[in-house]
Amino acid sequence: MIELRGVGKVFGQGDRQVTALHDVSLHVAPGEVFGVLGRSGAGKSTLLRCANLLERPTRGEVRVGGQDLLSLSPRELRQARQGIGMIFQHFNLFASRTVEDNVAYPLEVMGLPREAIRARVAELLSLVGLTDKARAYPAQLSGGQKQRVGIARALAPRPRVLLSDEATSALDPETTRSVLGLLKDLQQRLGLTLLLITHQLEVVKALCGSVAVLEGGRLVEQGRVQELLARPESRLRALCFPPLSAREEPPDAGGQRLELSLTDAHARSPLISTLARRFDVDVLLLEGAVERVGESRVGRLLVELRGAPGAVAEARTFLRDQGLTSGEAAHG
Ligand SMILES: Nc1ncnc2c1ncn2[C@@H]1O[C@H](COP(=O)(O)OP(=O)(O)OP(=O)(O)O)[C@@H](O)[C@H]1O
Repeated sequence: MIELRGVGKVFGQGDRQVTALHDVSLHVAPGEVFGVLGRSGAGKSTLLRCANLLERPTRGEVRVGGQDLLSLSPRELRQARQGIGMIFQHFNLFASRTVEDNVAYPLEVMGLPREAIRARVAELLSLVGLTDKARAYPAQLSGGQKQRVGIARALAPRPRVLLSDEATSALDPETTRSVLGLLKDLQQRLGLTLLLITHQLEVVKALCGSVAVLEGGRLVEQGRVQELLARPESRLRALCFPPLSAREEPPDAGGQRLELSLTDAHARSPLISTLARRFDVDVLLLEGAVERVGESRVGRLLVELRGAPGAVAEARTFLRDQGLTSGEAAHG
């Protein structure tokens, strides 16, 4: 649905040149939620703006819905953009227009009749839960409500693709969760293809099926979120699970420390009680976390096994056979 091939972007000229993107290629399948994760300055906004040609790449190809955007005339491009909605970190609402007039704006530009606009706006405001705010002005709304208006406006022309430029970065954690929930719901209900950029891992965990990690204008990793999290050496996993500080501390006498990597299947099984019952070992949870990613859970835990040496050895073998450890003790 969205395909970037060998996209490069250089800003400025001569010795003032900044290369914001180097040879970026990615493919977002229809109906997929694809996140681009990166720090400030990594080139995320530039990449997103290249996907609808708000920024023209210096090189490479941009295809959306099979159309080569770079080959379109200005008029054709305007038409193609109606199929590509966009939402912004700072909402970009018209302060002097009411909520309903903000949502109506793209439909007015398209030249729809007034009655059709009125009906569509009512439908959109109901979709984002803002029917009672139709006559309010942006200044009278909370950040979350403003973003809901931004989402309704982006969806007004019935786009098949939605681009999200740090849509929740200006919101508090609770509002972020509610806006992410709305986006997920709309994406599923409308079958949208969603390309989003973010510096928030939480957004990737809550929404994305696939992710690319952007560093210094280069995609250094991309793939299915679940698969990357299952790979011990992936950047995504390192971002999700920072280093364990207790790893280097010596264990109790006779104890053995192990780092466990939990997949969804592990997280759903009664792991600790199985160890205790079957091998007669005690299990201390020292550090780590189990995180929810989409509908699944993944985790990394540092545990210490205590008990008779034979029992601890058997428990370790069991954990290794279950794919929970690489077989290597963190310590002990
Ligand atoms: N219009 C421009 N002119 C010159 N340089 C630019 C322009 N836009 C972006 N850049 C540069 O390109 C690089 C990538 O910027 P970009 O805004 O895409 O990063 P980002 O990952 O979105 O960062 P942030 O999250 O801080 O917005 C930066 O070095 C930035 O200074």
